[in-house]
Amino acid sequence: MNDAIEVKGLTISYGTTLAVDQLTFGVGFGEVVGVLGPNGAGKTSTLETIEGYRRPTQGSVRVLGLDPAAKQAQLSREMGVMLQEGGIPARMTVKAALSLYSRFYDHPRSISELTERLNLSSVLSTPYRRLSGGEKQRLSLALALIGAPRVLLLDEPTAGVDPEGKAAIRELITDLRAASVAILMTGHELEEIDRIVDQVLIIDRGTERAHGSPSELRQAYGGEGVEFTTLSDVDCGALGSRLGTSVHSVRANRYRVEGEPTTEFLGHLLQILGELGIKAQDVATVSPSLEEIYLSLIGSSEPGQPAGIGVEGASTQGPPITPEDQSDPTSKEDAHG
Ligand SMILES: Nc1ncnc2c1ncn2[C@@H]1O[C@H](COP(=O)(O)OP(=O)(O)OP(=O)(O)O)[C@@H](O)[C@H]1O
Repeated sequence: MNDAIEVKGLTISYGTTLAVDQLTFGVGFGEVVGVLGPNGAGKTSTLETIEGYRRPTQGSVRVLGLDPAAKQAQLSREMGVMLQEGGIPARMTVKAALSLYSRFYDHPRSISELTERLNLSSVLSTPYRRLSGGEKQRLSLALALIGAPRVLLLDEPTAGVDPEGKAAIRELITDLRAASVAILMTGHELEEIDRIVDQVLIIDRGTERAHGSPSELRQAYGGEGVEFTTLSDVDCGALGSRLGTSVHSVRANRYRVEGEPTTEFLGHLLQILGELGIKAQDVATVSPSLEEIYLSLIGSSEPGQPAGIGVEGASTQGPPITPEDQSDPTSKEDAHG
């Protein structure tokens, strides 16, 4: 079967502003895909098009094989959408909101099971406006899940949630993936996203900058390697040419050899070091985090430019990741149902 979500050559313009430029990606059943990018990158525009709120200027979007703009009502029964703010009336209690949303569906999930899983059982009678930020997030996720959707769109699901809540959400997403739900999410908490997603799509100014599994990105954008310390200086050029890769100094007497740190790679390195009479200590493999890859890509000036990555350089490049601007959620409040 085709992907649950298929985006092909998606282009979205607002007048002369090109918000999304030729994006192509898919989300399979039982797959979690994270769309990452700085403010204004085009994430919301992409999500809203998948939700059916906006038509592509060019290209196509299909959800469960259907055009979401034309079949929004039909798809809303199969697609759960978690927005940053749920658009829930301030005085409505958690239980009332869940009961109301569950009536939209023929086979809703059990409210008690969902609230138990998302640590909401103790606030069932609490009005929405009295909930903490993390509780609002977890309620919003519960509302997205109440209809047992096959496709789930999550806009920053773990933002503002405490570590316990994050663990509960992560566990739930793992179970949903095992139950073949297709999940598309955005977010800025890259460590969390690294732990959850199968595929990452990094966009900037509407353009794809990287696409692949976190481990593919680690390989594609370099940054993996082995570091070691020596008692004396090492000729990086000479060692690099023996190894067929680049070697550079990380700090005094600490060196970094680029390459995927496999057992063979490590064995070869130790053999060459021995042949050169270099005594290596504190040998350690290094791997960039998703955050370092992201900052390396987004930090480079022009879209489409190849971006190198080194652990030290990557962590100092690029703008800080800031929370997304909150778009007006009230215009999309019926997205849950
Ligand atoms: N309705 C609109 N009219 C004109 N320009 C728009 C409109 N909506 C979005 N844009 C512009 O399109 C670009 C992409 O915006 P979008 O909201 O999709 O980005 P985003 O990645 O979701 O950003 P953020 O992280 O800040 O929410 C931005 O330059 C934005 O100013």
